Amino acid sequence: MAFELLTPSEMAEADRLTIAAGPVDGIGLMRRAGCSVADVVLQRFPGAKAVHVLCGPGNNGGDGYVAARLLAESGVAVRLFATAAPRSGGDAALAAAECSVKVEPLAAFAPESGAIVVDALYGAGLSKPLDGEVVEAITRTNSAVVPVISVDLPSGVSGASGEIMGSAFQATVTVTFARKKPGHLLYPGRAQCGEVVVADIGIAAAIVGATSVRCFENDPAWWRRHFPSPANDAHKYSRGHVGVFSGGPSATGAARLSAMAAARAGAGAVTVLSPGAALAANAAHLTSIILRRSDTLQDALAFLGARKPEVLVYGPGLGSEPEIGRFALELMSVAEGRFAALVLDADGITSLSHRRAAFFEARKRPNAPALVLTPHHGEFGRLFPGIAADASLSKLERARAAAAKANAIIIYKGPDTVIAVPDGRAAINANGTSLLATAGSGDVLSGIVAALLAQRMPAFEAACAAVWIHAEAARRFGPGLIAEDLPLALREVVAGLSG
Ligand SMILES: NC(=O)C1=CN([C@@H]2O[C@H](COP(=O)(O)OP(=O)(O)OC[C@H]3O[C@@H](n4cnc5c(N)ncnc54)[C@H](OP(=O)(O)O)[C@@H]3O)[C@@H](O)[C@H]2O)[C@@H](O)CC1
Ligand SMILES: Nc1ncnc2c1ncn2[C@@H]1O[C@H](COP(=O)(O)OP(=O)(O)O)[C@@H](O)[C@H]1O
Ligand SMILES: [K+]
Repeated sequence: MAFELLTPSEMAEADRLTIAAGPVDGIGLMRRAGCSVADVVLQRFPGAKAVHVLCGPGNNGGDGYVAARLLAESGVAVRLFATAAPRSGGDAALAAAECSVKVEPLAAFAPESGAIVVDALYGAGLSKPLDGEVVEAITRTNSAVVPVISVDLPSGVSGASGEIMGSAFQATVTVTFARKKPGHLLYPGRAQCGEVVVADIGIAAAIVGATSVRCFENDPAWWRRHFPSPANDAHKYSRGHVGVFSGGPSATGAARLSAMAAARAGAGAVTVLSPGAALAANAAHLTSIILRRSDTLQDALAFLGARKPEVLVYGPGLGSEPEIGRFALELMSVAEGRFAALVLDADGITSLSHRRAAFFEARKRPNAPALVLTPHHGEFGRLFPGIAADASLSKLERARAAAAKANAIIIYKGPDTVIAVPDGRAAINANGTSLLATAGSGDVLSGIVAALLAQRMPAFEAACAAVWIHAEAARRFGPGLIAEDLPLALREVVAGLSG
């Protein structure tokens, strides 16, 4: 399986390159696309009483004409409703000319019980919000609860952003071509797609690779070979050492969640750096995790000098007092070169939102340590208010813009977590589960990513692996999950990836 996510313009590029390489032409690709839609209808709904095909004016409609013709030839009772005739001379006009099913106006369409709807109104070419009779047809269909097979995308869903433009079909199955599109994985579009079937229409992998694609669906297949396992001669520090800063006496749990997760994700040693006032609370709960007092920057520097951790986690449970942000900046400057990477999470991110200018300036320094930021939606808006407020940007584009601005790896969390790095590569996570919507689960994620970085997994791959593993552990544990369960649940997932 291939994991590139093609935007509509990258898909059009792949289409052009395929046609230029020959021997297949535009109508040939459209026939294959329409055929794959008809196949899905026949396989999934062999007993359907009738199929109603809704065709738009562009090539998405063209796929619909091909599917309508093939279904009619197979003996299915087909009715075809169109918004407008396709532009003459184009591939869709050819497909319409080959289809002898009578064309009725879209206004005459009413979903019938027992019938299947094929939605071929708009796909990659959706250019403005839907309105008028199209929205009425969508509303009638969605409220009738009939199965809907959407061609390429549920009409109304942007393939680039997952945004719903005006209104959108609630599909049962979406049949897309060559590769998924970002809009299949980004919410709210993802919720409209139903099952996504990717049909091979003969666009070669080399051609997909020749487009400008830089976005992937997060899957172990493309980061697994970097997944660390301890060398035979490993010792605890060579496996990777993670330091996690703890909050004060009433807020120590978040750091411990992160620390436990780092240990389960393979860090050979994990140290919790605790304010003196919280030592007793931390000591009461830690066994294999090392505990060290750290009240000041000098204490932290002494730890870095003596213990040489590869990665620090700063943020969970720290509170949002101004000194938290100042300390984060100092860690990045004074301690430059003394650790490989810093994971800033939760309060570590929020506290920097009052020092944005200094933070972004610090990130321009050539030797600035690698930085991973793990904001949820609210934290993202606090640190990157300009990017968050730009309504023209998708979540994918926001994460990329933030990665470039902060010179950092961004894990923009949520049901459709986006991972982005400054060089433009990005991934969208697909195995998320709402079981993770439980307090403290984000702290666990920061520990996993720190552990993988400490084991020298390349940064983009480490961030992607951490996000996937976190969600997979939650899925395997199942209902009843609380954040305390996650570190132990990591064991089975990590075991499945190792060796
Ligand atoms: N690329 C490939 O490899 C392959 C692509 N294939 C298929 O082609 C599809 C893309 O085709 P496409 O580019 O013709 O776009 P499509 O979605 O049919 O819409 C364009 C038309 O709709 C109109 N329109 C847009 N929004 C509107 C609105 N809100 N309200 C009203 N009108 C609106 C728009 O008008 P305009 O924006 O120009 O004013 C234009 O007339 C793709 O999804 C896949 O199914 C396959 O055949 C296999 C290979
Ligand atoms: N509905 C959801 N579906 C999938 N993942 C979710 C959902 N809600 C939350 N998550 C994930 O759970 C984690 C929550 O992190 P965060 O909001 O920082 O929580 P906390 O601060 O309580 O630790 C993130 O990894 C996020 O992606
Ligand atoms: K469609």
